[in-house]
Order: sequence, then C-alpha cells, then structure tokens
Amino acid sequence: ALRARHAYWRRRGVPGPECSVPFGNYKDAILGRKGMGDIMFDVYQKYRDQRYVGTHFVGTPLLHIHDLEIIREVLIREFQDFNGRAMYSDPDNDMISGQLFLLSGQPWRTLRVKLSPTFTTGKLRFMFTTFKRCGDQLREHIASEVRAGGGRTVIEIKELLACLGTDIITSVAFGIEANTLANPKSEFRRIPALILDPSIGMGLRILLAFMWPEALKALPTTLFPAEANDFFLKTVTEVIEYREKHGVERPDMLQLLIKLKNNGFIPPDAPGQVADGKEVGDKESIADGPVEKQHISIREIAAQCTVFFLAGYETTSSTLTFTLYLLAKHPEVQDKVVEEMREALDKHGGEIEYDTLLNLPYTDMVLNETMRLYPSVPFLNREAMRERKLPLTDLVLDKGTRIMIPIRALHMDPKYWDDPEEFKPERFTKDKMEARHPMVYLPFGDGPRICIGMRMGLIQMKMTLMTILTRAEVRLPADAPSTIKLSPLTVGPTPIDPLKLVFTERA
Ligand code: HEM
Repeated sequence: ALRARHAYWRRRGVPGPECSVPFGNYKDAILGRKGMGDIMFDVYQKYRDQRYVGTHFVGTPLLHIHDLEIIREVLIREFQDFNGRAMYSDPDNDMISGQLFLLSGQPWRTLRVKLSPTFTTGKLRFMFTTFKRCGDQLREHIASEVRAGGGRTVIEIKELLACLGTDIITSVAFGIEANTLANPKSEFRRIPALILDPSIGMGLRILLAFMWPEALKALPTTLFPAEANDFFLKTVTEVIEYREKHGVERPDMLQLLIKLKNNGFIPPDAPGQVADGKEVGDKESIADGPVEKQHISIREIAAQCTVFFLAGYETTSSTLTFTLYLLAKHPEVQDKVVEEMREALDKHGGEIEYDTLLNLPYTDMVLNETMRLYPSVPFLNREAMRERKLPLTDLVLDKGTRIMIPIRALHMDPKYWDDPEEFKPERFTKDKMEARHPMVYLPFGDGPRICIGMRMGLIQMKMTLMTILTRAEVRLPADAPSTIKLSPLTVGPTPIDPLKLVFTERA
C-alpha cells in the first residue's frame, strides 16, 4: 500500500527522488541524522532547474516549489487558496496547539486579524521601555564580566543571548521579569529548553507536527510536554488575575491581549502606523472592512503567548548568536557597524531609544546577510485549501496538498548569489536588493502570513547589538572553530557546541 502511495507524484508526472519503504524520502530526518531543512536543501541541489519537485514523508506527498514566480503566486497573489499550514492543531485536546502559527483557513484568518494590532509600530514604541530594561540588565552583566576579567573576558554567547532573549520575551509576552541573566536556573529557562533544546523526542514530535499531523493526533501525547503546557497556562492565568485584581497595567503584549479579552478589540494606532503582513494590496488583504468585536479567552491568550515566546525567543536569539559570531570573524564589518551605531547614538543624546534604532542601514545589511546564511526557519509551508491547478502550471493539486518552499536553498543558490557561502553584507544595498527577485530572500516569509513579529524581532536584535557592540569589541578566540556545527534535531539552525567569543572593553 505504501509503494502505491509513493507513486503519487510519478502518476502525475512530477519529477522527484526515488522513495524507500517505509520512510519515503525522509529516512534521515526520522532517524535524527538530518534536519527537515537539510533534506529540502539536498532535493533542491539535485533538482535545481525543475520548477517543482515531489517527495514523500512516509505516505504523505509533499510538493517543493523551486520556481520564483510560482512561489510568488502561492505566497502572495493566490494566497487565498494556499493560506493553510497543513500542520498539527488540536485545540480541543491540546490547548497550546490552537495558536497562530499552526492554524489554517478561517480560524487562522480570524485570529491573525485579532492579533495584528498587537504588532504595529505604535505598539512596539509603547513596549520599548520593557525591552530597554532587559537591555540595561545585559549591559550591566557584560560590564561586570569584563571588569572582573580586567578589561577582557571570554563569554559563551549562545547561553548569554538565550538568557537575554528569554528575559525580553518573558517580560513582553508574560509580563514577568525573569532576569535569567542573573538567575540561570529560572523555570523560564528550564521549561522552554524542554521544547527547544535538541532532543530525539521533541525532534520527532515537531517533525510529525509538520509532516504527518494525523499520526501525532493519534498518539496519546500533546505537541509539547504536559509540564510545559501546564506551566504556560498557569503563568498567564496568574498574571492576568493579579493585574485585574490590583488594577495593574504595564506596557507589554499581555496588556494588549487582556484588552482583547475584556473589550473584544485592541485600540488602533494613529493613522499611518502599520502591522506586519497588513500592508498588502486588496486581493491579499486578510481583513475586509471593519473587524467585528471578538473576545479571546484566557486559554487562548496562553496559547498565543506561548507561540510568541517560542517563535520570538528562539529566532532572535539564534540570529543574534550567528551575527555576533560573524562580526567577530569579520572585524572590518564590526568596525563599520560600530561607527554607524555611535553616530546614531550621538544624534539621540547617547541613549538607546526606539528612534535611535530606526536608521541603521549598514546594521540592517549585516542582519540580512546573517539571516541569508542562517535563516531561523529554513523552509516555509503552505496548504492547497481546495482542488486547483498549481499557479502558472497545468498540475492539478488535490485539496490539502502540502507545499514546501525551501528558503535556505534559495538563499544559497549561486544562480542568485555570487559566492553564496561568503559573508558579504554589501549584497543588501538598496540597489542590489531592488535588482533581485524578491522571492530569493525570504527569512520572514512573505504575503499575508509573513512573520507577525518581524519588526519586533528586528528592533530587539538591533537594541541588543547596540548594547553589546558600543561597549565591547568581540573577537574569535584562537581556538575557535572555522564553521559552526548545527544540530540535525531542530528545525532552525542550532549550534551543537558552545560558542565562545572574546569581549574587550571599548575605549
Ligand atoms: C529573527 C527573528 C524572526 C525570524 C527570522 C522569524 C521568522 C518567521 C518565519 C519565516 C515565519 C513563517 C512565515 C510564513 O509562513 O510566511 C514566522 C512566523 C511567525 N512568527 Fe516569526 N520570526 C522572527 C521573530 C518573531 C517574533 C519576535 C515573534 C513574536 C513575538 C514571532 C512570531 C511569529 C508568529 C506568531 C508566526 C506565525 C504567523 C502566522 O502563521 O500567521 N516571530 N516567523
């Protein structure tokens, strides 16, 4: 029966690699030897010139899109027919799985419209004081380490940035100051590690959530360990009850979600403020006309805060880890970044404020180049919401067909990038970006389902880089590895070994 299912794409004339029984094309991912993104990368290398390619995850057919115009149709122009994720989501039995990243169709649309006002530029400005407090703690932490080392010290940056990322997102999403930089044993470090640290058990659950959700639903387990689900629900419930009982308000995301719970909407910004994913043309717009009042329950808030935590913490802290590593490896780039930052600081009275971070074009280029080499999410996934032809082709897709867009492979294709392995921020000057097809670079996805936290992630990363680099110079130690070894057990790029950098006080 499996052999017959493995003929699914061949019967439709779709090219692709041979399947083996029982795993199809994903044996190495299922056995924990390679990441899902690596397999899509390999398929792309072999079938680079095919517009699309079919593979099978056990018995489930997946369609990989390589052609940039088809990608644009799926993500943007024909989005209404491809808005789903085709992922595991079972909110009735597994509360945390009722969250934005996992939903499809109308439930996704409704929730995205409700949550978008949380992520506008106006709301980011409102929450910035909360970010900044964490930045101040980071500054103190680094200063005291460097002082203790007599002006120079070695710091393991993966852990440092994970603590900082945890503190920022815990503060902004849960309204709690965890200060894990000072308390590394906090539950806010231990619990997310159960989900995010490389492990066979979690790796397999996430693999199934992406590729074979029916199997995960049939198992007597939730997506995340029960201990983590209970922890997130309990935390959110307690904080909300406390705030409501004592009339406490705080500039954070949770406050906005409490407003959604009680009033059915989040107050809009002044005109001209935009939310990620909402500046799209009529056809792609997700909200037609005014949004009705829609309340949200405490359990729903807990599910969203949890995804904000996981999506916001892991992506930004790993991108920052790679950025600092690359800047340590390329001191001339680091010098230019610091020069730009110092000028911006001078213009803003020496303080890191929201506005200080808005005009840092070279730093933006460096972050873009880092996310090209190490995209936090190595592929995008979509679902055909009805039977229809794949845009710009005659291939008829069944309803529910899973579509994969191998962004890391596109980011590394020599057809679009000279010397793709090299770190060259100059690829991202305005002119060069305008000259390139927009679909060859997709670190935040695109279309109405683009990362909802893009601006927040970028602001957070620039604040952190400015906090660190204007006070300390970072360099690779003499025994540093020339490349970073990545875990095959996580979806995003996760360094296996500790990553140490030398921090020296700047004059
Ligand atoms: C470096 C930082 C980040 C990167 C590279 C990143 C990347 C991504 C990507 C590639 C997607 C999928 C987009 C698509 O399917 O087209 C996504 C979705 C998402 N991201 Fe981010 N992200 C980052 C930071 C954040 C932050 C800070 C938050 C929240 C606090 C966040 C929350 C989300 C959510 C909720 C979704 C699901 C959106 C939906 O399905 O409608 N992300 N992100």
